[in-house]
Amino acid sequence: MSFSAKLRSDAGFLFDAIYQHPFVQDIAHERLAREAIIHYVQQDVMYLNTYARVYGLGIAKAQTREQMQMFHHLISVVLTGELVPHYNLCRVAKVQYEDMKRPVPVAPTAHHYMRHMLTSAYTGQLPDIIAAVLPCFWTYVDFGRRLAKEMDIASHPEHAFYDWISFYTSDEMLSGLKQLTDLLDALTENTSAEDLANIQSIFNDGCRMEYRFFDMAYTQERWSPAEDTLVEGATQ
Ligand SMILES: Cc1ncc(C[n+]2csc(CCO)c2C)c(N)n1
Repeated sequence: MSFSAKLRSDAGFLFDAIYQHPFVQDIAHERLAREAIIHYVQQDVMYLNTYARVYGLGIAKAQTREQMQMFHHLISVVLTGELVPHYNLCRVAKVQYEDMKRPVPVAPTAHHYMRHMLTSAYTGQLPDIIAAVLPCFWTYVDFGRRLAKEMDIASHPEHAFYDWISFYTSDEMLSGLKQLTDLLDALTENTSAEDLANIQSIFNDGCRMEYRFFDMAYTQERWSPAEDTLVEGATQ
């Protein structure tokens, strides 16, 4: 079994839990609360900024020009392509995307996840960076495919979250995911068991935080006590 296949297999229970999460199930059944959508998009705008920066660190630590080109392309998908699912969510919640970009405090889970990716990327090497960005890619492609199948989304363009689900099941997503797992497998061919365990724990922590990110939005998680005295920052 390849290293990436082992990562996916060992984290199977987390992928299943994400699919079962009420946020994802409410997307499936077109009943996701407006407050959950707004909280998700506001936090996700900041999360995606960090995600793009982590790809940037991939360029900084790349060993070849092909690897640089891969990260360069993936950055443009995050900064432009990912607007499609965000616009879909805003349409359903009847809010303007521009309003979602106004500064709000970073919620605890988003903060944790963003710091996890940045720390892994700044302190690690290319395999650590890939392990930090993979859960985001892989969990969405995974539940996207499950949703598309269960809701027979191809025959239901009128589904409220059709664009969101279709985006994460597109060929572009699948090929991006494959590029990352192929590179991870190639880079870890001669890696020690100790280093592999470390890379796996970066991946697992990211999968856990993907679950928690949905929880965060579903419960509109906030710092306690109330954060009104803290500086609001959206430049993350
Ligand atoms: C918390 C969080 N996790 C995953 C995604 C989805 N996503 C963001 S970037 C990317 C790679 C391809 O652009 C994918 C799949 C999200 N929006 N927010």
